[in-house]
Amino acid sequence: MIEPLLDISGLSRTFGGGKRWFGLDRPGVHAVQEVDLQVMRGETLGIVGESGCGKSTLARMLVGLDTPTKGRIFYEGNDLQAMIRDDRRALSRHIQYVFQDPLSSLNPRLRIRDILAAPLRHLRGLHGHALETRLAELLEIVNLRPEFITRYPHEFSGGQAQRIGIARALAAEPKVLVLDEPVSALDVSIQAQVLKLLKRLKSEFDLTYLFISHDLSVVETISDRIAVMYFGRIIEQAPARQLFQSPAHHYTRLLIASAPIPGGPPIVAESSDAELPDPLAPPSGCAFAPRCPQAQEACRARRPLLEAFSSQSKLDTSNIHRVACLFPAREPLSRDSRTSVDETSR
Ligand SMILES: Nc1ncnc2c1ncn2[C@@H]1O[C@H](COP(=O)(O)OP(=O)(O)OP(=O)(O)O)[C@@H](O)[C@H]1O
Repeated sequence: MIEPLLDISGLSRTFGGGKRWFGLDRPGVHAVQEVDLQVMRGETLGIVGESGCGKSTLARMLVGLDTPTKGRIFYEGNDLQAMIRDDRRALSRHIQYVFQDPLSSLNPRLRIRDILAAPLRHLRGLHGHALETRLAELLEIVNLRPEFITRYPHEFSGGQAQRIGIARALAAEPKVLVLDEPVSALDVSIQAQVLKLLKRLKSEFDLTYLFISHDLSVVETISDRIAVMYFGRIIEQAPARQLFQSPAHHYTRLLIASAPIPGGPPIVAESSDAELPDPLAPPSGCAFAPRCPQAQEACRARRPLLEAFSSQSKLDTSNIHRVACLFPAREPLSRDSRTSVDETSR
């Protein structure tokens, strides 16, 4: 069995909450809830969902910028939370983060030279001539001119600044890039250039991507597999093409309908109730039930089953082709390729 490069198990993050004075409960925001995901070496896993569904919180936990309330992250089989600080630091260079807003993620008081030199010194131990050589290489890798090295971030366009953000992440010589809405702040034509660059870098440096976006059409162009997030949970995951051709979850259908892909199947939105629930007062049962055109009473009482579609009869996470809501009832899929998993027991 092929081991996942990143294995995320039962990952949760709650902000706030707990007991108030006089014993009253203060509601917390369950930004990420019991997320299980496996990222295989060399793949691009897209994570898509509306603003506020927990994508950035998930991403931040993966790179150590936030701490899970519950759950585990294994990188090459190593439990990141259980590692002692120095080991974790050494290992964390393998997982680098690319921020959404390129300009505000670069220190405006530093020249590009200093922005890129910091990770080269601290994470790769480079100095002197070796450092200078690598700086020049990094600029070339992301298609920026050598003379840009003496400039400050405000002297760049959004697309150029994002290339610098990508170069900074690559300075650590990572194996995984967590790209958090890396093109959302860019014009469409620039988006295409940055996506093309990311595709080239992935094959050139044997990278694995976790590509986060609210924009399904962007995720579709780059992902091998897509996980759909709703209200802190992964509600469906499938190979990219399959997700678009036959979305299983009603929320995925809704997302696709609201962002039709050129040449994709015509899918009619079945619900027009467009709001995410209030995170401080979540609905009981399935969080999508209030918006779901086929919600049943049971959906409001408890969360539905997840269904794992696997080519093997036994659940084997490395071989899952898709995981989606089992009810409300929809057209049956062939029984022989299914394994049902109670979501609450995973
Ligand atoms: N530091 C924090 N303190 C309190 N609540 C937070 C914090 N960070 C995030 N949240 C809440 O957690 C939920 C998920 O937020 P998150 O930023 O992860 O979502 P997102 O899908 O990345 O949205 P966006 O695309 O708008 O950034 C939201 O309800 C948000 O308000």
